[in-house]
Formats: sequence, structure tokens, C-alpha cells
Amino acid sequence: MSKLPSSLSLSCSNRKREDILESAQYFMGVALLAARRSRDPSTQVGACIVNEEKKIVGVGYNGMPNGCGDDSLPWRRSGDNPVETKYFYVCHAELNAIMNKNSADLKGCTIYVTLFPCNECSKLLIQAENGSAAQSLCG
Ligand SMILES: Nc1ccn([C@H]2C[C@H](O)[C@@H](COP(=O)(O)O)O2)c(=O)n1
Ligand SMILES: [Zn+2]
Repeated sequence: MSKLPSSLSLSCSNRKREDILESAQYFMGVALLAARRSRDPSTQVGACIVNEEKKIVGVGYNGMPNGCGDDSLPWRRSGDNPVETKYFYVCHAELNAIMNKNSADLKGCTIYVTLFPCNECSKLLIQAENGSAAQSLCG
């Protein structure tokens, strides 16, 4: 291999950068970025699923179901009837991350979520993983 011209070797360091994000910080950063896509006016949640090879296999954020207008469904937290609140409709970030996954199952995966998973999502994560509980890291 040819040597770099002396002008370049003077200006470029030969050392790799050491002050980089740890992988967990990076994956939680992806979850935090995903949360910024959420239309929920009060709480934005992001989730990032990572496999054993440290590859991202699914990302999601909380939002209304596909095809249901963000403008036509309620975003309020309370109402006389549950159907008048967002809770009746909204899909949680973890559910969306699972549905967006690009692998058959989530065996050995870790999910990075910006909020603690609810009981329903915990059940989904367990089933999607095929038996045992998926790890959760919460920010
Ligand atoms: N693990 C979680 C917990 C909550 N969410 C979503 C569901 C709602 O859109 C919002 C919570 O709204 P709040 O009661 O704080 O007004 O966060 C989720 O996606 N994942
Ligand atoms: Zn949930």
C-alpha cells in the first residue's frame, strides 16, 4: 500500500476516536429520536429492538393505528366514555416496534424503551420473543 503524502499525514491523526457513544446509549438515542415522531401531545414514547448481533431489528413510537386519521381520533386523556380518550385507540411504541420488526421472532433481543413497558406490551414482548421475557432498558 502506498504511503500518504507528507502533507496529509501532518494534518490527519492516525488514532481512532475514543469518545464515542456506548452501544446502549446509541440504541436509547434511536428510541428517543423515534419518540419525536409521536403525535401524542402529552407523552411521546420510542422503542428500539436490537438483536444479539447488536443490529436494530425494529423501531416504533406511540401513535394512532395505521389508516386512522391522526386528526379524527381524540388525543385527550379523559372523557365521560373511554372511546372519547386516546387510550382506546393509541398503539404503544413497543407494539409498533414489534410490528415493524424485520426478523421472524425476537429471540435474544433487547428492547430499549423511553418509558417503562405496560403490562399489555410486556405480554406482547414475551410472546414475540417466543417464550422467555425480553429484557427492557428504560430511560
Ligand atoms: N410503555 C409505554 C407507555 C405509554 N405509551 C403511550 C400511550 C400513550 O400514547 C402515552 C401515555 O399517555 P399519558 O397517559 O402519559 O398522557 O404513551 C407507550 O407507547 N408505551
Ligand atoms: Zn404498552
